[in-house]
Amino acid sequence: MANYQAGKDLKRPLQRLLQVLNLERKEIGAIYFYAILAGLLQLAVPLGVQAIINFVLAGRISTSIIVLIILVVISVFFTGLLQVNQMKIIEKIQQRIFTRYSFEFAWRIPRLDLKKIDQYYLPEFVNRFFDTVNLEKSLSRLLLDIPAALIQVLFGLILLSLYANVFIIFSLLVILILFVIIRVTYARGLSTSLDESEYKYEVAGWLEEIARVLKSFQFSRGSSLPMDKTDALVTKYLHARTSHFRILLMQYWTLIGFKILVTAGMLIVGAVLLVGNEINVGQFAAAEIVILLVLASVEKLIRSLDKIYDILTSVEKLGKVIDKPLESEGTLRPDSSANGLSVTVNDLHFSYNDQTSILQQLSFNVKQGEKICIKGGDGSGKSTLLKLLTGAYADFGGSILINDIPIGNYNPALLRAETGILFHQQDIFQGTLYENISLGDTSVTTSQITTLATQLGVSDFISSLKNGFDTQIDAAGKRLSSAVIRKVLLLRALVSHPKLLLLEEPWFGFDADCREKVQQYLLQKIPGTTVIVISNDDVYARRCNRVLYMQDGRIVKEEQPTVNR
Ligand SMILES: Nc1ncnc2c1ncn2[C@@H]1O[C@H](COP(=O)(O)OP(=O)(O)OP(=O)(O)O)[C@@H](O)[C@H]1O
Repeated sequence: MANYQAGKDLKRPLQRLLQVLNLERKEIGAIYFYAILAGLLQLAVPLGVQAIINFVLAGRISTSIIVLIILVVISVFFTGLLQVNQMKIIEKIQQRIFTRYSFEFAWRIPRLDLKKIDQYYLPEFVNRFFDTVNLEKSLSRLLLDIPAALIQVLFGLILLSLYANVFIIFSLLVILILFVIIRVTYARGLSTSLDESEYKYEVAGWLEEIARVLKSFQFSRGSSLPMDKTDALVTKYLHARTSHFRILLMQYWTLIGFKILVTAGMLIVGAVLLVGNEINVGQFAAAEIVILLVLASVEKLIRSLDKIYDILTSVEKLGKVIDKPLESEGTLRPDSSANGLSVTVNDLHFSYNDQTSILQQLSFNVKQGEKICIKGGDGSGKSTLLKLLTGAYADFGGSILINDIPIGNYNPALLRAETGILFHQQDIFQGTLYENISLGDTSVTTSQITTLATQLGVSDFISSLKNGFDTQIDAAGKRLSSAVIRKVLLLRALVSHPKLLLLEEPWFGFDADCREKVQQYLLQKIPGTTVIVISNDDVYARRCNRVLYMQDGRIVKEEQPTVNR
């Protein structure tokens, strides 16, 4: 479990926040400009009151008072108008934050370096996106309250200092106390806020996990595990939250003490100055109003600390996803003139976690248009090898060449556009059947898909769907049979006629007729395409150009069956 006590961890959220604010610097500048104007206008109230009192005391009740009252009221109106303008800017900033993070996530997730994110369950990890909403809300409070409060404190203190020198000491005291409160509580407040958020995501992640494996728990007849684990996680969350709340309480108590001290101090000072005739009654009343304004602003600043913790926590959580490294990208495009792509693997080594070696000393060569079958027992490394051929993992030893060029030199998007990939772990997503097959490639037509589906013997399921290609498929294909899901995945892999096919038992779960058609398609209908299939199906293996046998991450045997397709 993360513990954010370390100093360097606490600096990072601040840097992230500054980056976010930097993107909005123009708007924030405008907010401060409005806040300064509003701050000045707000001083019109105490100054107006002072003037009115002086007029009254001098027995000069005249039209000047009416003019003054009108001026004060107008200033209140303009202050409101400025605040509305601030709100408009903040709304724009909020919309931009949501949009920016949405696109940032959507752009980054498909490009993540698979090896670096191997230990995360991504759907849970992406929950951190919800922190955009926290960020928006807290930032708006912060941008509205903090500039207004800071400017009010500043102008208020300047005005007070003009009344009497003793108020200068008061001003410095206010600034010092504010600084001390923030300095003393910041680190602890932020670290407890980060801990609280971490446990919140753990609880959410666990609830999602219960929902994901709903059937397992439902069929286990009264397993107490969902409740027990929830209890443990919620307890941790509550502890973290209580620690954070303690910091907030401490800040509020300090504030209350501070307010009592200042109120008493100022009344006494004001009264002494009044009695000593150093200020008049009007000035005394105005000074007290300013003091109240300053106190209200100081209170706002202290209360905003909570929001600052929320913001810093949000940017840190969002940053956790955004920081994840992306795949390294080359620039080359695979040769589009050739029908198939050749694959050369030399002395390939690979491990997922730098401890256990999964693939070792692998060397083989696949010519353009060759049909290869990879056989081997459970855990022998077949899928890992295929994943490496897709370019999904970059840090391997040895070399992988596609058309005699190192795989890392290709642009992954362009390479994968020429590669048809089908793994057992792939999934279908919420969208139409057409979207699930074409993956957004609009050059893929429905008649192309239908022709291919007929060739593969899998067209029945398309015609059985009431809305055909427009049928909405649920997330993870919830209401579809596993065979239909695999048919969709197979069509997706083959429909753009890629030059290299990397397939994990593509007929898995199909009936004998379909299986035969798929095998015939791969072996006979696309002669130029290079096809590498993981399968322990002997019938298929015998019909391939070559069979590679894997064991413990090595190729232990290579066979060239007598071709009988
Ligand atoms: N993401 C991963 N992180 C760590 N180890 C992994 C990961 N994926 C696979 N392995 C390990 O790598 C080894 C090879 O797995 P791989 O899936 O490549 O074998 P396989 O021959 O395809 O097996 P199967 O036919 O059972 O899928 C196994 O020991 C497996 O536990």
